[in-house]
Amino acid sequence: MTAIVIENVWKEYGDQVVLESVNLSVETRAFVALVGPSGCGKTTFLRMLLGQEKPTRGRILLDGAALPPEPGPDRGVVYQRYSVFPHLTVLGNVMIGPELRGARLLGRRFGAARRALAEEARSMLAEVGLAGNENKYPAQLSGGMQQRLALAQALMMKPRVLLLDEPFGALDPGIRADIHKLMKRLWNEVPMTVVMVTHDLREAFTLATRIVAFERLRDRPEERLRYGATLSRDIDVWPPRIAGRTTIYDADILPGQDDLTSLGHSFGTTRQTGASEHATRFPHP
Ligand SMILES: Nc1ncnc2c1ncn2[C@@H]1O[C@H](COP(=O)(O)OP(=O)(O)OP(=O)(O)O)[C@@H](O)[C@H]1O
Repeated sequence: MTAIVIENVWKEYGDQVVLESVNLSVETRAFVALVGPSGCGKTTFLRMLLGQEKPTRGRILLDGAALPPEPGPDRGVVYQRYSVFPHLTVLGNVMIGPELRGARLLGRRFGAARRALAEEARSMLAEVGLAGNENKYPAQLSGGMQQRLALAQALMMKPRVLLLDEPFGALDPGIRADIHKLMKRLWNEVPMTVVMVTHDLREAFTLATRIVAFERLRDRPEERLRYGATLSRDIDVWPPRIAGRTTIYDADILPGQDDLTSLGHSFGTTRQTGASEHATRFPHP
């Protein structure tokens, strides 16, 4: 089944065309990495999937229906920073989403309902390796722990689609490797489709089932405003990664296995994007 369909989507801000004629179908439970040079519109694209921005033209379907006009619990998001609430404890951060949603529908939760939610929040925290930190505040956590908390917060809402905007970009390499393992495990276990913006191709190949590149194909100074970026590469990672079915390339998340990721690199097969072939280059300032 197809989770997300993007049909001829354009995004313009005033006179500036940021994205043009983007077409993309993302299968349910895919993990798509979105790469491309700085400023090509990756975050803008993610914000459209979230419902924070509207396409100027074209449409976006989620499970066959028009994308709801507002961000909703069906779509979770984790940013590079500042995804969590600094004034709430770790436990409070994980409970706040369901509490707010519940309050809208049923009023505040009390007694048994609140205890059940706290229990669920605690097991989610254990899931992301944060057991024992429930009463701390985000400022008392390391960067890696804060991103684990942000993931737990997003996953508590059981989103159908998880949107990640360079969520691991600010982490040290060792912590990044750990959180990659966690992310792989969560994607295998939780029924969700993931779209992740990253500047790091290695990270893209480590995590994704598919790598999609945006690129501005016309980039002379006089063309910069009139033409936007579009999909220039679409690569299926090989060997195929299928949610729930771990391969030797994911041996680092199999119980009782040593870290075997250094065994091999993944290579990809290119899908037809409709765009002319361009060398893949993703400079970062
Ligand atoms: N709200 C806005 N109003 C006007 N222009 C915007 C707005 N949001 C983004 N832009 C412009 O859209 C372009 C794409 O920005 P965007 O942040 O999506 O790029 P990006 O690929 O995510 O960049 P980076 O990799 O550096 O994060 C930029 O030129 C930016 O200035």
